Amino acid sequence: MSTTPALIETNRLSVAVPATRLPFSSVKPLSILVDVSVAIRPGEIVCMVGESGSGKTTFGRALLGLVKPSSGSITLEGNTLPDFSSRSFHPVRRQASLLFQDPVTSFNPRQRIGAMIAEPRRIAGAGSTRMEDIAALAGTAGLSAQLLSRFPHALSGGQARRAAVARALSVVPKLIVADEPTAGLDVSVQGGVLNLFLDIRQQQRTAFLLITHNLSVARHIADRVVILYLGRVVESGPAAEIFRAPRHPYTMALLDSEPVPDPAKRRGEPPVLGEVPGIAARPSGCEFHTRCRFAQPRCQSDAPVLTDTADERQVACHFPLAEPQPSAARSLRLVSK
Ligand SMILES: Nc1ncnc2c1ncn2[C@@H]1O[C@H](COP(=O)(O)OP(=O)(O)OP(=O)(O)O)[C@@H](O)[C@H]1O
Repeated sequence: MSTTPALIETNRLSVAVPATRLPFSSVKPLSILVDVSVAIRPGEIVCMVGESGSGKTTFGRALLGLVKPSSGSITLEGNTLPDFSSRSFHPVRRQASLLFQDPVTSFNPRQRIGAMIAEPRRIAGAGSTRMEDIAALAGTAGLSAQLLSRFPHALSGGQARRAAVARALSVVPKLIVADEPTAGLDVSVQGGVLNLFLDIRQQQRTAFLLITHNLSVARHIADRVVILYLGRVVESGPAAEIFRAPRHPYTMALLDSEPVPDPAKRRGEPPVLGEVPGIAARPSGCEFHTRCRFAQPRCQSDAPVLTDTADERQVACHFPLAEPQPSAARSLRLVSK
């Protein structure tokens, strides 16, 4: 998989916003994303994972030009966008669809579901909008044709997600950016939505960038995982490897924060490492050192560089974890969001 050219990739993409000019506050721009390099190959499912505020949504929006990057570059099918003007993003928007965090708020309450699914296709001239073809499209997303005449308020949460997926598919995208696609759904419905993504990838070779704070989602579906902390990539690599043996202490802390269904299997009472510092108060050196149980004096002063490892991963840590199972390490845990 890794030798396939990327469908889309970012190279050191950064996003900064002006800081609020309150008395005593910094007037330097606030960095939301810093030098984020991510490649998504055709048909690949990449999960971007991090706590609330780590910059996941901003990355997804910057990739589609909905937030203007401040530096770096984006390359689509080998062509680097000349700049970050709205016009330069047209080719990206032709190839990619965005699934919003809360799909219902993006629906027009007065538009029937069938018309809503057909709309992007009609605007882009990307195929037939005849009712039987829209019904077939809805079927691909697991949505019954009977629901096409309904208005959005008459759909359940799971049906609304499927309608949003059908709309995203209506322009036959090569990439779907899905922001927290299972948030607010019952666990049984969540699995259905993720399996739907796997089916779509299988049938149409669609790639996915899945943005989530929920590691179980990544565990279920990801080919590769990118872990963000305060807008920087701290670890990325093949999902199976990352779940088997996290190398960055933050990745391990996230894994240890996953809910354990069987209380008997819970690993003792873990130490709490405190809240994420905000982007306005980035720690010096390694930005994770204030919460890291393995931090050494060097971590307070030297920022680690994201470095390739032998096992196709990248890790930004002066003292990456070797192999799993050191018992002290397994007790590392973060405050849940
Ligand atoms: N336009 C903006 N102006 C100022 N700060 C912003 C802006 N957009 C995002 N931020 C800040 O950037 C950080 C990253 O936000 P973002 O929504 O991308 O994170 P996230 O990881 O998706 O979080 P969540 O899971 O809560 O959605 C947050 O601290 C947020 O407050």
